[in-house]
Amino acid sequence: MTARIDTTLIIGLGLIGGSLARALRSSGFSRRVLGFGHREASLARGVELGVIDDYSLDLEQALAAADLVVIATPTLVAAQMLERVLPLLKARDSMPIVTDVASVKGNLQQAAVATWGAMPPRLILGHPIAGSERSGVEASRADLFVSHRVILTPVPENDLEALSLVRDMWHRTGAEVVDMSVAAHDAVLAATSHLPHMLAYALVDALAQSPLGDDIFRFAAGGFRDFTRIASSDPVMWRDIAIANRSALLKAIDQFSEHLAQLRDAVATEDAESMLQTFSRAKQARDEFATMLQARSQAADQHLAEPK
Ligand SMILES: NC(=O)C1=CN([C@@H]2O[C@H](COP(=O)(O)OP(=O)(O)OC[C@H]3O[C@@H](n4cnc5c(N)ncnc54)[C@H](O)[C@@H]3O)[C@@H](O)[C@H]2O)C=CC1
Ligand SMILES: O=C(O)C(=O)Cc1ccc(O)cc1
Repeated sequence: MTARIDTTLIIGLGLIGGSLARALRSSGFSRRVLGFGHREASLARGVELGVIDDYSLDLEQALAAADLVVIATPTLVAAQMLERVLPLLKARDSMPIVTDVASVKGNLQQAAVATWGAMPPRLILGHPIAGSERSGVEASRADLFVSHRVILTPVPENDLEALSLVRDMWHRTGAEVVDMSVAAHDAVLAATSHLPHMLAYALVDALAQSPLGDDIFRFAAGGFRDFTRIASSDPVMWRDIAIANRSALLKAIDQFSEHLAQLRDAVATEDAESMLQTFSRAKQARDEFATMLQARSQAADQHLAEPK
């Protein structure tokens, strides 16, 4: 298959950048994939593992070779990266397409507009809703995005050719692409991803610090394991997300706290009817979600079984 693009540069070769690099190489979307980062050891490991073709520790040199740039660093670093990268690209005759994978979009849009004066036409912000509690290039996988959603947040200023290329890139990883506004993205992700991570971290931290700490972990059942898996996620990544999505996350925490307070009241007053209503509503919603997950997993198996 002929490559859709010649050289892709991945800035930040960790779980997501490494997984995208693998998928772009194995699907033949990009003829060459380069890495740029601040830790030479993980870039060299990326070459050794066959994740990237080569790497550079010089940002200007790396950008000069790139037709497509993907920023895959932690969220706050991604904003700083845009502030460094955009002025270097503005000086070029033909600007490469730039995209990202960060979990929050509002701070990146703000950084881009502040640096460029408006949204740069060839900057397409994006976010794959796929990953895990693991991090680093060693954890990267070519099939990480198969049958998962990727949200793009295009704006009217965006160049349609750039948007179409970023859409194609994600399709070639096996993902399903949906468009959303930046504000809707940050509100939805605050509720469905950022809030659950805050709850998991808070619960594990509270229990670990309680006098019963050791016993609690010794006798914890599967439910505790399922609920708290994401508390093993990278603390730096989640600190960045909490800061970058502060206002939407605060709203989600406040709404949830109100709900929890109502449940507390029901427990305190032995309001059996109210508890039953809450638990039944939640069970129905979770069962429907499980059916959706099952359909997605079947679609992923089918995609992986298809000849490439
Ligand atoms: N882990 C997950 O499940 C998901 C993460 N994301 C987002 O993707 C981005 C990357 O996350 P992961 O791949 O999980 O993290 P990671 O920790 O595995 O990778 C981050 C990479 O960025 C590099 N990096 C950090 N600071 C840098 C700097 N100043 N200059 C250059 N490189 C730097 C690190 O060396 C590392 O290679 C984050 O913005 C995260 O919010 C999005 C979807 C899922
Ligand atoms: O580990 C999990 O279940 C996740 O929730 C992964 C994840 C982390 C951050 C994102 O922005 C998107 C997905």
